[in-house]
Amino acid sequence: MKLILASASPRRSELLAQIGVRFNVQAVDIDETPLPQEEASSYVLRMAREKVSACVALQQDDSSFSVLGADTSVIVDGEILGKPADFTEAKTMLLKLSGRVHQVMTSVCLVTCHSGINSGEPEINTQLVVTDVTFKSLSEDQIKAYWQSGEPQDKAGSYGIQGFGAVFVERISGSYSAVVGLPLAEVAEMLSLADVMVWDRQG
Ligand SMILES: Cc1cn([C@H]2C[C@H](O)[C@@H](COP(=O)(O)OP(=O)(O)OP(=O)(O)O)O2)c(=O)[nH]c1=O
Repeated sequence: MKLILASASPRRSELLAQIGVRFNVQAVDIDETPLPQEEASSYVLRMAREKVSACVALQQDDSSFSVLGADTSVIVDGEILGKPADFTEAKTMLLKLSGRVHQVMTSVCLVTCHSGINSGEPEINTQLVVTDVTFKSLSEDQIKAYWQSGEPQDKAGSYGIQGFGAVFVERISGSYSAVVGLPLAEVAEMLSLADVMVWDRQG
């Protein structure tokens, strides 16, 4: 089955390639503003679904295909932290995370559209993976230096566990790959069910 990754995130492409999946990338741009009073888990699931729907709508191919999309948000005290707009926002986020546990929620949505006379309705599979991350206490100087490294700018919660941000992380409980952007164990299962080849199912 042909796979399209509906994502502009270089991390998501790298993670998917890591498990031997072949795919094309077609990023979409959607409004990522949470609805008033929207629960974090509902928001994260809605984002993944909307990224996939927008990408499915762009397809003009007659053959069957699957589209994979995901969303990662950092949650602290029920508040959804997305990507920071500027240094002030990043500093506010990182001070909220300093010295405590927060959740990283990553949702994944896979939609498979079949072609031909027996095509039927698209198959939709959605999952949410929640990981607890414990940060050590951060100083304002550290936060400033971290911002200047350029790493926080395009990342939910203003940090990257896979980069310099690793020095802030004392402990994680859950899925490391989900924190980086794609929960690989869950994604591999979803892809196999949709007949997309993953390295451990070949041959
Ligand atoms: C917490 C954390 C997030 N991130 C990244 C993963 C996501 O790319 C980003 C969260 O923003 P998302 O909106 O989930 O993704 P994106 O805008 O980068 O890409 P797209 O919507 O096109 O798929 O933060 C890390 O790389 N490392 C981390 O430790």
